[in-house]
Amino acid sequence: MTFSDKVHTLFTYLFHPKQSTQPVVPSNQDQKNGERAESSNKEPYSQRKSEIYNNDQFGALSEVAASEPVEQPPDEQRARIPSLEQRLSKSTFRAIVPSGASTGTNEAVELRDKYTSVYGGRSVQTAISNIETVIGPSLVESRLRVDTDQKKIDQVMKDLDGTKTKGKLGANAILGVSMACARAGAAHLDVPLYEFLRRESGAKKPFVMPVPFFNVLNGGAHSGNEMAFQETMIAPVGASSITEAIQMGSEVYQELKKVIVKQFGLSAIGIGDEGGFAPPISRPNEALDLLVQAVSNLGYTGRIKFAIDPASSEFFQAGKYDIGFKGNSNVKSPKELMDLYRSLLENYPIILLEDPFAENDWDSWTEFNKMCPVELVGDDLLVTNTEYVQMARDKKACNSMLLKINQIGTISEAIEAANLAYSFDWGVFVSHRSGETTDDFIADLVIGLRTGHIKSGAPCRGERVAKYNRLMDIEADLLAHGEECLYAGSQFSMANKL
Ligand SMILES: O=C(O)[C@@H](CO)OP(=O)(O)O
Repeated sequence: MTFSDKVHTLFTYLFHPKQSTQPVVPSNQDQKNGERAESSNKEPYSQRKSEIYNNDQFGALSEVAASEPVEQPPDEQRARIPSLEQRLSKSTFRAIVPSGASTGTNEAVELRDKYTSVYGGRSVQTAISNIETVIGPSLVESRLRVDTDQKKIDQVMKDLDGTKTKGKLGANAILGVSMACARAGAAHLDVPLYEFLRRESGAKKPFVMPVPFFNVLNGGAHSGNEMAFQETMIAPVGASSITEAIQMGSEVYQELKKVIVKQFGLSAIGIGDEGGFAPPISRPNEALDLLVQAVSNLGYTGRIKFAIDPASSEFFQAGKYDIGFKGNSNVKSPKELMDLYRSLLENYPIILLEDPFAENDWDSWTEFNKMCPVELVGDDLLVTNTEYVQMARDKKACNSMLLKINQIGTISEAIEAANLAYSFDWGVFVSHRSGETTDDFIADLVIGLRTGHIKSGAPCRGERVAKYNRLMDIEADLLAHGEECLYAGSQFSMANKL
């Protein structure tokens, strides 16, 4: 299928919503005349059409369409991820929405069709139909502008949905439109996406390039080994630029492969969902020892630090944590788990700890935060939602927010949550999902919001490196335009204040 065929197919989705599983491509004559095939039971569209085209010059939405491509599925369950196209004048703006494996209970709701015969009940035709029959027509009719009305556009979608969790239209449907509108807004203003997001967020200049946290050893719900802790990351804080940081991270990743082969043999270099290796280890200190070895072999000791995301909600049951939940059970009380973290922090150069306790184990969070010497990041705990961010602040539960755009479902709300976190002097750590796509939106987001750190998996697999490549492009772009461009380095937690 050529690109233009695809565009026509997507048009057809818009005008034949009831036939979206078998799209009808308009005839050549229709295309030549700039006309679209119209659904017989959708008369209002044809009446609206001239307004749609007239709106273009003012930055209003002309069309919204959606499709269901397969995007880098880490497993079959997350194989179908909705994308959408939004048309402004003659340009097309696209966004693809990710999905997670270890999700927080309070995340915005992702709509899946549950027809068990199709993609194991994980297809997204309902979300697509919601974009085409509800969101698209309403936004076109609203005459809102993509260059100035991002918040209003997002609010229209929230109102159309009407639920607290976006469970009626689907956060996957709403977020795709929100992201594509931001891209369209940037294009309409003739600025890069990161600059559009900077203006939306109110972040100041100069631009700050983030420290990339590479998840090079996968465990938990993201791999098949017995390691309970989900992510063990390396962070090149001692680099002088994002480009050097990515080079250092990639070199360590390749060196780590050699260290693993030496210790466990060639069969141990399989990777997990986020591109990190998943050797046959089960204890966190085994993972950290592998990293110490790889980093030291390359002479990077001191310049590369470590981070851990145990994703502990995954192994919390009846008030206790089973850190052997994938193999030989090893149950720990919250206090014993705290002692384990303290000993890891004392013995390894760890600078960040994410979700060390479960999303509903608030007391442990608060207790640990009293004496925590590193960035303590809430992911499942906060779900990028101002309500939980405020609650965590009131309980003094953590000092940093993980930012995942699909946890909340619109770009405006993600920005709002980041700004609330900043108002508490917290860090903001931008994150991909385990079921990620090749969309590189979050690379621009981390620059626009000046968050100073990002995690996008290992330097491996297209959907992970897409973000790192985009960051290097942004750095090159800024320097070429004479913009000041700092590297967050060891100041990653407070990059918004640099
Ligand atoms: O726990 C996490 O932080 C993420 C991303 O690494 O995983 P998931 O997308 O599965 O929630």
